[in-house]
Amino acid sequence: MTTTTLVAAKALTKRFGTFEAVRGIDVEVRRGEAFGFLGLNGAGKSSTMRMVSCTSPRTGGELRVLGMDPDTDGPRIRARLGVVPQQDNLDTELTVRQNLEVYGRYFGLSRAAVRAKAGELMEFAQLTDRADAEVEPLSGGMKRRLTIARSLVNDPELLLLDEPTTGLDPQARHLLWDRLFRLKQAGVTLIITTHYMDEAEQLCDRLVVMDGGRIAAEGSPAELIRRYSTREVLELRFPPGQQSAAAVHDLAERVEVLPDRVLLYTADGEAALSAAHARGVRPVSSLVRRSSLEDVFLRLTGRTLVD
Ligand SMILES: Nc1ncnc2c1ncn2[C@@H]1O[C@H](COP(=O)(O)OP(=O)(O)OP(=O)(O)O)[C@@H](O)[C@H]1O
Repeated sequence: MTTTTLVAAKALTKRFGTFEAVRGIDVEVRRGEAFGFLGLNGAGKSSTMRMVSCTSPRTGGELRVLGMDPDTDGPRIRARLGVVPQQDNLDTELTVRQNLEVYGRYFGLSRAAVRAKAGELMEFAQLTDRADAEVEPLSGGMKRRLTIARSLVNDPELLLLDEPTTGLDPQARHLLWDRLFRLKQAGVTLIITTHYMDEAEQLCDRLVVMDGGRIAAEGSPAELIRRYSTREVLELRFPPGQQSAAAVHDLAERVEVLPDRVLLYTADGEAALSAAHARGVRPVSSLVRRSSLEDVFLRLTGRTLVD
């Protein structure tokens, strides 16, 4: 492990009784990158995050975080981490400012330092005008931003975010992504779990696709798309019960039949569409688009991320 490696896992395993939630994964997260775990619910993302955040011991394999072993150096590692859990765990009866100040005190900051830090973090989280408001009535997006602000109280080198935007509306998600970009620019290393492929594409320099506790593939979003998909995808929808993959199966490198549409993987979607029309295929609608991580995920796991 080099000094630029912040997290190194080898054959990392988590068992609950006889059930293996994480089945021997190898992962390396480097300083300054935004690294993602992409997978459906139950893939083992949170279990992995909890081992990295030193809140759940591993049951097998090796794990180093910031060069130390979570089994023996948990407190020293945690002091240099920021953790944003899947569920906000703010003190809802305290104000925005108090939430930050109380947390800062846990890290042993002086009263004056905590005050200054809280001001800076409220600015960052765009919550300054809510400083003295109680947390309970805040919107979901504001609570998330406050949870992230709170996780930054100790100036962490590594920030772990477990499904940071689940349950937020599109506007709140974009605002949050913008904040995470800023952190990245400021040199904070990010590890993000998500089941949103657009989030992974937007935020992650590198990611692993997790499925059933295993890593199915690893790379940058662009690399994964190049490796596991074609340049374009033609989506065809047919009247209920009439869709026929057989009629178009030879018009693309690969054809996927989903319950609601047929996907043709090809370098040239328009050409495939013309060819389909020429042989009398009459979809209700058609769409040519660029390949996305969604397509990579479907190829690797046989499942779609969005139902
Ligand atoms: N404490 C536990 N005891 C028993 N089984 C668990 C425990 N925690 C997680 N699991 C199981 O391990 C598997 C992986 O869960 P995990 O939470 O890591 O998945 P995930 O990819 O993060 O999904 P989610 O988004 O739902 O958290 C699931 O099948 C889950 O039911």
